[in-house]
Amino acid sequence: MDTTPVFSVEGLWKVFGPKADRVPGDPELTALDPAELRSRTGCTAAVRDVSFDVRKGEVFVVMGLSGSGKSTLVRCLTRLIEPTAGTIAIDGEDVRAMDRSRLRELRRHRAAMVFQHFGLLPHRTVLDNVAYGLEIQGMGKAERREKAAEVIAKVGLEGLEHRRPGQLSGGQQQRVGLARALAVDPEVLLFDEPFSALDPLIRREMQEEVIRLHRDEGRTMVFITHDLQEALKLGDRIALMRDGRVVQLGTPEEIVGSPADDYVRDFVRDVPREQVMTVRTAMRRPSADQDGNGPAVRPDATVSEAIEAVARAGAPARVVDKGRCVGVVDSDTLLGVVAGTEQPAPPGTEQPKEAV
Ligand SMILES: Nc1ncnc2c1ncn2[C@@H]1O[C@H](COP(=O)(O)OP(=O)(O)OP(=O)(O)O)[C@@H](O)[C@H]1O
Repeated sequence: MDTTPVFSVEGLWKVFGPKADRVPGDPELTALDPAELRSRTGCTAAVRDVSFDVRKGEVFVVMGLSGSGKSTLVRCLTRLIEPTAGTIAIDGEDVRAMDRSRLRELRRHRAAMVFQHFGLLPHRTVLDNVAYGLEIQGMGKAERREKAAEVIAKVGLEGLEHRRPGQLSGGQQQRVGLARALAVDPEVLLFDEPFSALDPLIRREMQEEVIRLHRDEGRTMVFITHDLQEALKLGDRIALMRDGRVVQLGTPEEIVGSPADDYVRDFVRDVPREQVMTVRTAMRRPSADQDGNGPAVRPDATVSEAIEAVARAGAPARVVDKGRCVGVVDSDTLLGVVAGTEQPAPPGTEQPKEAV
């Protein structure tokens, strides 16, 4: 995967409240926990000294409980909320130095947001809602309608072009919101808990839609959610937030397999490990006589898939990467992962995630 960052964030703070600016630079105040800071200064530090990169083509998930700072953090990326301190760059360009017109261009063309409450215009048809972003970009009517129709087909709304939002289900309205953001062909799509108001079946359908869009187009996405299952399903990497800080940033497998602290461990306790962990972290080195024996699995196969292969064959599985046997997994190792007694490979021994 290309590792050029789209967004690069360093030492970002957002403090709400009186004289918020003094907080990030004052070691005495930054050492306080959120409740103490509030009682001493009347300020809330919604984002505290956060640094990360969003890589080109990845789905970067910001996850955390309500109030942990997810929305504030993502709104700071395009300065819908003004950061208090720190740096933000998009493709190397300083976002905090942008003037109004540059910012408008950033939000309209480069980083489009899909909101939880759709934000659709009630008196406009689906087609005109989707074309709206193109209209404010100054695109002519015929051209924008053509482009909108194309995107409507892409998100599965064909035939509904002339309805108004009130005549659509929640899931369909969310697809219109998604289509409207996609129509401007942004470099990054920012999703603010887009599916949390949808019922579980529709929600799953929308998650599949995002996965499909990402697979087909490779567009960079930043996705906010408070739902761990959703984060694990969609994220290439997940930033887990608590009280304004990122407590762990890693792949779903790293977060589930090597929690950074007790908070994260508790957070992921009920996750079925065999559905997240891959055989790459569970495998052992093959011995000389093992090449050629047993069923073959890919390094990125889940432990659950490997269990099935091993059970069917009644023999350890070979982990095969580009035609070469790079490891073996047997039932003991696989059970160890399920039980949580098998330690994942230490950092640095992992191989890069394959493109799928
Ligand atoms: N305009 C504001 N003024 C003061 N405090 C604010 C403001 N906006 C957010 N906060 C506080 O900042 C903290 C982080 O809020 P934020 O909305 O970013 O969290 P969140 O993780 O997105 O929560 P949720 O999942 O409930 O949307 C909370 O304590 C919140 O009360």
